[in-house]
Amino acid sequence: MRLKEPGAAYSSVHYSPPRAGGTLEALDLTRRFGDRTVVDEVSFRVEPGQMTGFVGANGAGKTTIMRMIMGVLNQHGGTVLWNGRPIDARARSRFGYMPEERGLYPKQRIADQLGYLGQLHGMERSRALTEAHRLLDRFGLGERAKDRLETLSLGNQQRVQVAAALLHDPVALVLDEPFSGLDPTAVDAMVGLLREYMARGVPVLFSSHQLDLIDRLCDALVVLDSGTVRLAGPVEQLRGARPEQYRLVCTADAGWTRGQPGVEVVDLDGNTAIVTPADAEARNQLTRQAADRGMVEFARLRPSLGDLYREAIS
Ligand SMILES: Nc1ncnc2c1ncn2[C@@H]1O[C@H](COP(=O)(O)OP(=O)(O)OP(=O)(O)O)[C@@H](O)[C@H]1O
Repeated sequence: MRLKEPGAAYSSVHYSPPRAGGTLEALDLTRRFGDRTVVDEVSFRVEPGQMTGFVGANGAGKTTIMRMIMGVLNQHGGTVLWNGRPIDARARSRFGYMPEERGLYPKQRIADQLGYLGQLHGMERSRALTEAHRLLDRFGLGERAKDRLETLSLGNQQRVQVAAALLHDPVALVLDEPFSGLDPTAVDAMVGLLREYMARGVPVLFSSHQLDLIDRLCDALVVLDSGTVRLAGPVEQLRGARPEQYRLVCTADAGWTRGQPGVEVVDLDGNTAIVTPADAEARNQLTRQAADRGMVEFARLRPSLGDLYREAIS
């Protein structure tokens, strides 16, 4: 039976045994184009087995940094470290990279070029082909292996590009917008696959403009703005560092909160106020006042990564 695309069923093929990954680190990376500095002393870490989301507006410098990490673009300052040492070509050859420009040939047959790519990474052709078929099966594209890439839908071409990055059992993954253009089923399939690599200690750095996806997937976040890091670290730490926010709902207008000592009113809409008390005393005083005004709800708000991102770049 020929599988339909997209959203075809995904087979669950078992993975090879665990293999150690490592820590990837950018240290003061700097890059200029002409006299314009587009990446300015950027530092961050991608921990083993963690998924780190790389976000920033168009032109913030994400692709340029990924290219420097992969050595396809020279840096003008700073270093890329792999397990604490300056990275070299040998270490990079064990990375899986999905470049922005993708890089597979539209007119070539899928299995042929995956086999060739595997050979470029030092794999025996037969092993590369076996691995290619396993990954294509995993993405529901097993029956398309002999087709030319250009005959697939864009989303399915994207899955093949990801398969190309995973082919040689990489120790780290650097993926430039791997989820763009994928339907929700394909996103879930790819996330499931990436998690298997992470379970083996593989660090994953991926860029995306989809903040909801980043919120759902990431252990850590790097927010880039005009070539500089505005926010970086484990997601829970970043959330915890933010001032506590509460939603207060009363039966009557909540405008009175504006006059409360030690309380910043972030937003006010009729009976509802979003507030940040300066400390526990201010919070207790606020709830006492609210109790006398028909308090319906007083709940701590968990900031989304979208909130953190917007605050970081504002
Ligand atoms: N080869 C180049 N020559 C000149 N300028 C470049 C070159 N490559 C990138 N730039 C510039 O460097 C800046 C960063 O670009 P980059 O592609 O890294 O951003 P990005 O964050 O990946 O953006 P996007 O989200 O749109 O992919 C941009 O201003 C871009 O125009």
